[in-house]
Amino acid sequence: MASMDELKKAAGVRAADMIKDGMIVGLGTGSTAAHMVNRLAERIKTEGIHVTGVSTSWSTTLQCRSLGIPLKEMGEVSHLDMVIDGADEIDPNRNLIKGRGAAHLLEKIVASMTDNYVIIADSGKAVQQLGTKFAVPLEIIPGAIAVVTERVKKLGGEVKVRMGAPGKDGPVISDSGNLIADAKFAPIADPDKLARDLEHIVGIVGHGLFINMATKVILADEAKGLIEF
Ligand SMILES: O=C(CO)[C@H](O)[C@H](O)COP(=O)(O)O
Repeated sequence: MASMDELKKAAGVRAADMIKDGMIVGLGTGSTAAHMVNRLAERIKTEGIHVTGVSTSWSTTLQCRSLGIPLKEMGEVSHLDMVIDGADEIDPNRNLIKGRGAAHLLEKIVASMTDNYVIIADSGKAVQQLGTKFAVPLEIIPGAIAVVTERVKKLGGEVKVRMGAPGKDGPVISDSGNLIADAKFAPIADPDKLARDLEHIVGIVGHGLFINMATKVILADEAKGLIEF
């Protein structure tokens, strides 16, 4: 029986093998994206392809540096040939919840730069309705936490500041210096509307609903192998 990590690796390898010589590629964050980055490094070494990455987090940047993958700064580019990333929930329309790793704001900025946004995951991430298992991660300007908590409550969500990153006391702080919180809703009937409502709350600088962004999903399933849609 394949482990969860082996399934994540299968999806990551498949996506890395779609990258073509000469591309500039956005590189996501998380354990599945890390497999994709490892495979990309292997291809750069063994096939001699020239690929430049744009990282979505410090953790991916450090991985790329250790593997010798050339990087451009996010702020230097406005178009990417491809972006590959993981997700926490994926619905049948390829709408997503992202942000378990607190990187969703930078991931969304990078994802917005491409029309080739590939999501990789094990099949356990597939849901009929977003919000079934996961809360919606928020990135919040610290001084706005009280007002944001109150406004999100009016939308039906319960906000909890994310605590307890290993090796750090206190709240989780994003790579951009903001608070990370999770808003738990009942399964979300209209994710597009909720995304727009969250965007209207001053103080939320990013949320983990990715609506109409992914163009391909690659799921690795124990029984069915790789599923693409
Ligand atoms: O959104 C993310 C980080 O902010 C990750 O892509 C998402 O949490 C998936 O992670 P993993 O591949 O480790 O399950």
